Amino acid sequence: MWELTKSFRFEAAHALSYTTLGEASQEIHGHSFRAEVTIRGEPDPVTGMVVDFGLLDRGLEDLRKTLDHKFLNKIEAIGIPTLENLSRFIWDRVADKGPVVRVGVFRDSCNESCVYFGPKK
Ligand SMILES: Nc1nc2c(c(=O)[nH]1)N=C([C@H](O)[C@H](O)COP(=O)(O)OP(=O)(O)OP(=O)(O)O)CN2
Ligand SMILES: [Zn+2]
Repeated sequence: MWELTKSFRFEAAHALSYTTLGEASQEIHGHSFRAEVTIRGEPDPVTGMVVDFGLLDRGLEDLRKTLDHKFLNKIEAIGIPTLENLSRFIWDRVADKGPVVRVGVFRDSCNESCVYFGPKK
């Protein structure tokens, strides 16, 4: 079994109402995010690849553009812009790119991250 991981970075703003971290977190402010998408499978005997990184790159670039330099609260499908909801949003948009097993979202400036393993079965 193999796992492939591709990551991308984006800068985005949010405002978070329900945090206990105080006013600065509740007002609009920005972060640098990194997202990691992991796919698990066996390499195709012809191509030697689980999934071509080229295909993944193209899919993730569209998603990066959807998020980069955006106000996340305005993207309705995210819901409240927590790491939990962001990782689910990304999962929903990459699940058709291959057998995705996890999506991580990292906010390194705050030493925070969240990993989503997909919907409950
Ligand atoms: N379960 C969760 N709890 C919290 C989340 C979350 O996504 N899931 N997010 C937050 C805050 O957005 C997060 O902690 C960042 O805090 P913030 O004030 O936005 O930023 P910092 O000042 O800590 O970091 P800098 O990037 O250095 O400005 C809270 N809880
Ligand atoms: Zn924040």
